Amino acid sequence: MVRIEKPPLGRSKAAAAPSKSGSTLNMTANIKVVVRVRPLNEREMELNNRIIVDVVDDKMLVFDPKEEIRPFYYQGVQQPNKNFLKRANKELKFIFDSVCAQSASNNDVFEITTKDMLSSLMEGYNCSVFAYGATGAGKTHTMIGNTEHPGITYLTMEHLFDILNCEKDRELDIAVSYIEVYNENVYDLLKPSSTPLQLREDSKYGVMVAGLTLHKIKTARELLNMLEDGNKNRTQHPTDANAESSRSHAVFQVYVTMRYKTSNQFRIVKLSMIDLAGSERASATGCVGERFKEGANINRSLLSLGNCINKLADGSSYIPYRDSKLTRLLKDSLGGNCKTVMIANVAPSSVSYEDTYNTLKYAARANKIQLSIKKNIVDGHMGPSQYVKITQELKKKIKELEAKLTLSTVKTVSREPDPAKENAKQECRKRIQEEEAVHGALEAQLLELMARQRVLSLRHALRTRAFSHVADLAHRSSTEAVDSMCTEEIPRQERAQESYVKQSVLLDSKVFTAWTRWDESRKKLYHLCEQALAAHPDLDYFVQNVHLQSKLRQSGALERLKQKLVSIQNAEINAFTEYMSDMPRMLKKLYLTLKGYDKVPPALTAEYLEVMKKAKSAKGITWSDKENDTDAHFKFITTLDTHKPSTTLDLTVSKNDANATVDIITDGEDLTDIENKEPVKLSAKKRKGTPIKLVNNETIIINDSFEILDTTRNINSAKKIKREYNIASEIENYGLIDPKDLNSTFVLTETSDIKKAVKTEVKMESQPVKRGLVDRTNTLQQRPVTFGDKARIVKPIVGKALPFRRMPAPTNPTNLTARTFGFGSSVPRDNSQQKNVQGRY
Ligand SMILES: Nc1ncnc2c1ncn2[C@@H]1O[C@H](COP(=O)(O)OP(=O)(O)OP(=O)(O)O)[C@@H](O)[C@H]1O
Repeated sequence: MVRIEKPPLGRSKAAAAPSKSGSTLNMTANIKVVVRVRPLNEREMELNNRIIVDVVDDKMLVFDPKEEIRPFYYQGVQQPNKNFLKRANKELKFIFDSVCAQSASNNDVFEITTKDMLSSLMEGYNCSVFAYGATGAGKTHTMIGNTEHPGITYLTMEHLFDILNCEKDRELDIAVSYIEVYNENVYDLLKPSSTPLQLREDSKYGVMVAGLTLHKIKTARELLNMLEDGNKNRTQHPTDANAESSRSHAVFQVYVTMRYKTSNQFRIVKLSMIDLAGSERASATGCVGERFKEGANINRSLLSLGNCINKLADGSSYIPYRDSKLTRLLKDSLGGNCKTVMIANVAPSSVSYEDTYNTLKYAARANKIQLSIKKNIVDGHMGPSQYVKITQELKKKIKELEAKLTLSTVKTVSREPDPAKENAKQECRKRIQEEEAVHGALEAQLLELMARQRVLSLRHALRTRAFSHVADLAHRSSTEAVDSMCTEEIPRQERAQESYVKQSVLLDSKVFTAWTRWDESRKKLYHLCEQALAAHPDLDYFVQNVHLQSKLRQSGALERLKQKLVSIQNAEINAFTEYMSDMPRMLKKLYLTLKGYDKVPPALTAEYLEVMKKAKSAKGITWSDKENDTDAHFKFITTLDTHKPSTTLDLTVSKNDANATVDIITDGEDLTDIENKEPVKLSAKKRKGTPIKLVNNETIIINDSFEILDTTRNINSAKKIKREYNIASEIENYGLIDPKDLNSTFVLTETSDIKKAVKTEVKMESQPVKRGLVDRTNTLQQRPVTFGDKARIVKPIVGKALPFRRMPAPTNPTNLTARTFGFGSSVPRDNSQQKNVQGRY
């Protein structure tokens, strides 16, 4: 028996732990994961529970397989099987390095786990095998077994002794230790003591157990007795799941010292065989009190083992070995210099459903671990004769290497490059580089021009959109606004449009010229590269690099362009958001002013409420310009396609349209009433709200409280009006008018016959014609602004909250138009329509 207190000296020192020095070989290997399914025990058989593990073959198993459902007959008819209470089967397929079915013996498990491992051990690798699983899953049976069925610890050692007996070149020493980790304390099972042993970490020898005794053994039988003795000292307590439940982790370690007879080198390898405590759930074992505390400690250490496994599987650089005694002990049995086999023991009965599932998941995770392992070779002290022998061998080796070197020098000389060819290659390189420089400059110029083209196009699109918006607002608001629109904004917009066209044409021609020159130089460069590759295939990297430079330039330019476009659009969005936030407030004031005069037609109320509802719900609004997603033009401006130069000019403004104008159709129907009616006298009753003094000294109260508005009444009145007019179906026949728009604004579209009639009617009235305003229809957004369409301004009256004198009722049916329709509708401008509608009214 050898007792190790400190790192021992000389051979025995090395025997305490494998050395990290002198490593000659590194290799990576997975943790080998073997799943063993134990047979049903008597209790499980009595319960006749479902089998939840189906071993498909020696590598695959299915957890919670689909059950065969027996047909159920009622009065001779097979009934549909609908067991709603039954949980669906997981039917999870797991593939491991090996799967041992219920029928597998300990010997079978040994054959596929540690037997092969021993040859690695004898080659100088640390090895370890550990059994993991819930309590009663068969870990101890697998690792220790019994006299009838010895476990793999015994079988491995037996085989190891067989190997040792066949050894001729090496002297081998075997020493073993057997320890348990119970409640986060380490105890020597072969030298029982109530005082726990301390773990020490040594930079040279790794983790060591201070005060641990090592026992030299010569035969496997000695070992069996030792294991038996040790197991008697192991902490065991009966639990619900296992009458002899091991409540500690048992670590059996074998140190093999191999001394080479010829070289005096020696290796120390360690084989660890670990029977872990059960990974049970407390509820499954029915543990309380002290047992519960044990269980908690077991689970804690297994949890930290799981964490280490997970981190190793993830390739993490920090592995939390220090979290528990168990992981500290197993440090070099998991991620360190070690070959590892994990045996995951599972029970097949549905009673252990959760535990089996958890063990399989744990095992699957462990399968991913990559270990970097190395042989442990330590140089020992050599005698003079050995030195002489080695020196001779080394001299021989040096001579061989010198000979090889001479040979390779000769070959190198003979392979010396042909200077003429080298010069030609250099020349090729030079010409390509020169052409590349020219091409690069042309490309940069082209990309710059294209980017300017895109920016110009975007700015113009935004300007046009803003203008159409302003125009729309102007003719909704006041005569003055429309006048100012016609005298200032439209000419300005026309000038901007002209300037845009000029700039675009200029840029387009510049782009085209630049592109032609760029394309020529591209072809030239391409040709040069092809020639160079044909003559010097080894220039392929150089040529690839040339092509990459161009790609890099293009993506850089595109990136800069996108940033520019985004910044322009952001500025636009900010301005628009600010403007939009003022609108509902203003609209509310306007509406309430009208309401104060009792001049709000129900249709307007309904529309107002609808708008305010939208404004209210638009708190978290994101101002997305959906059109841009689908707008081909927008897609075009956000790309730089050097293969095909294109124009940014909006070709929808065709030559034919040059003199066309756009209709401007203003509101006026219900509001004409407002204009003509006498103001309604305000009731004496004091109303809540903000008083506003009118020009004629009248005071109206603006009820600022949105909620106080009687929405039901207003909406109902709006509905009533719709019903009364009941023109929807009539108008629908034209395929142009959306009935829901009838009480709101305009429904004309470009292709409308009605519109043509409107134009006719416009001319009849010989109203002033302005150029440049947009068609104010509900489809305003979808229609591009075109200039030059014939426009008609009908005097706008919205925005005048002052009471006007009532005008005599018009006699001409044409002039009745304004009264006939709800607020904002321009439909009745068609004479024929008017008659129809008026008849109903
Ligand atoms: N493959 C098997 N063949 C026959 N019996 C088995 C097998 N595996 C386990 N058993 C029996 O099942 C019972 C529980 O097994 P074992 O003690 O090995 O479980 P364990 O996982 O070590 O439990 P614990 O963690 O509580 O110690 C024992 O009686 C054992 O003999």
